[in-house]
Amino acid sequence: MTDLSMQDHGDTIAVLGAGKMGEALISGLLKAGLPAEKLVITERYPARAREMTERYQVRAVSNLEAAKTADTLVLAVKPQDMDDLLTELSPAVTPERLVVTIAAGITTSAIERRLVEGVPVIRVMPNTPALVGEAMSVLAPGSNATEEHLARAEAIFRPVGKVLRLPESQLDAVTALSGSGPAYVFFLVEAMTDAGILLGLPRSVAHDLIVQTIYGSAVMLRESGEHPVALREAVTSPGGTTIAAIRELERHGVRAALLAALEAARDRSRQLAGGQ
Ligand SMILES: NC(=O)C1=CN([C@@H]2O[C@H](COP(=O)(O)OP(=O)(O)OC[C@H]3O[C@@H](n4cnc5c(N)ncnc54)[C@H](OP(=O)(O)O)[C@@H]3O)[C@@H](O)[C@H]2O)C=CC1
Ligand SMILES: O=C(O)[C@@H]1CCC=N1
Repeated sequence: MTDLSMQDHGDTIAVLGAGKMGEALISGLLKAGLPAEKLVITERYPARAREMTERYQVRAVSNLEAAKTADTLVLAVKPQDMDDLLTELSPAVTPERLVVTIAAGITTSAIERRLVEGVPVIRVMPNTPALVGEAMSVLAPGSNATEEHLARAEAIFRPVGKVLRLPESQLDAVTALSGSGPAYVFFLVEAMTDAGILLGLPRSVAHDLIVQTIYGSAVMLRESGEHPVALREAVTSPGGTTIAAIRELERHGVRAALLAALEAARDRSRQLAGGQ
């Protein structure tokens, strides 16, 4: 995580749509040291705007004011709300602005078509661990975005985790894998906690055991450089407990279920591009 408190903060950033992901980004940026006066937010409902202002001391403005005043506009509304937002923004967004979209499925070309000629657009797929400085954000430039624009977008997402550049053709797959990924991990925690309860452990104990186990395993994966198969084999003693569990996971098709689940998420991302 980059400490932003000692850096030059030329850009002002507007987060348009401060919902779950918008808030994770705002919170992560402030924790990384970005001064609150460099951030503004927009929200559909005044009550949510007030909540954000009270919680983070960031200013809430209208979409039009954000478009006229902020250097970078981060579009963080649901894909289904993007059309209305672009209708509102399009008269005010000039090529001096950088537009960053984090919406699943919405392509840079679809956004470029709705704005005046030449506006740089970058599509980013972050994830909610931005909240704790551990996001995975993948960036893809649109047709007007230069190296300088990519660097500006990376400067927003690097302080809240890792960043990677990929061609836009891979962003629907990225959305399925790392965009939605935290939900699969939380789902696994929920299911394993239930399993602990089935085996007679108190819920809070089961929860703590599995959270630390997932955390430790993630650190091992990141720091050892070992292949996950090698790490799993090291846990799987001959004739032991782990292989008894793995047999059940294979019998219930967990691997196939994950392949199908991620394909479904990728397909849904593609569908959202068509406004469905
Ligand atoms: N949640 C996640 O983990 C991730 C989400 N994304 C993407 O981020 C975007 C937001 O997702 P998420 O945060 O989950 O959704 P949310 O619904 O929580 O957030 C969107 C927010 O935008 C508000 N909004 C809608 N229209 C406007 C508008 N015209 N002007 C200002 N605010 C508006 C919504 O208000 P209201 O509540 O009234 O609808 C809501 O508060 C989506 O496009 C999603 O694909 C990307 C990566 C991860
Ligand atoms: O569920 C969704 O559509 C969004 C995109 C990636 C994560 N959440």
